Amino acid sequence: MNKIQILNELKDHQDTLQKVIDTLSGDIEEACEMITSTIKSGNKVLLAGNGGSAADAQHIAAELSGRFVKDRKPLPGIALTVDTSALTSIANDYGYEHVFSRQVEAFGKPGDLFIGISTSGNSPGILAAFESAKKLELKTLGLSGRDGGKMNGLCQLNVIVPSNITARIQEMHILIGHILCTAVDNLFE
Ligand SMILES: O=C(CO)[C@@H](O)[C@H](O)[C@H](O)[C@H](O)COP(=O)(O)O
Ligand SMILES: [Zn+2]
Repeated sequence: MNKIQILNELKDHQDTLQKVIDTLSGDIEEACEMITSTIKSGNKVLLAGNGGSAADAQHIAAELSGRFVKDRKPLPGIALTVDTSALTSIANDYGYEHVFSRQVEAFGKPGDLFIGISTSGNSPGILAAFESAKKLELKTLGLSGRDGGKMNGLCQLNVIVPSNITARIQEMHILIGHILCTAVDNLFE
């Protein structure tokens, strides 16, 4: 990796961020409203994703139950990616596609928010989880990329990062995740 290649990566990130600034602020505002209304009504936030997006789901959940910036009360954010016994038994007995949907059905209550993170918008486990969340009257927020994939038809709001590069999309997802956490922090003194 030479310096030119490194600068190209950094520039690509910068260009993607500029596109997000130009096109996504309205959607991000709407996403902030979805998470703050969930917390205000005493409901919880469930999150899921695969690979790097699983890490994003856990990262955002931890900002809620632990803390983000403010020293405020712990908040109910749960990543559905962390219980290896649940993940392996559901995958083993029902198929990997069900690992998140079955947990949504186990834990989700009407008024909760399910956040599904998928750069392609097409990961079957995330699509199935959106279907379950919708059936159980959870609010549904997608973080995706490319053309938004099949998530377009399955969630109330699909925030589509305008890029076809998985890494760039993930970098914008965690930035958007941190904006959601700022919105939540702003609810408190
Ligand atoms: O982190 C990365 C790539 O940056 C990978 O682990 C990536 O998340 C995995 O390939 C995922 O399975 C991709 O799934 P998705 O984003 O299309 O839902
Ligand atoms: Zn990655």
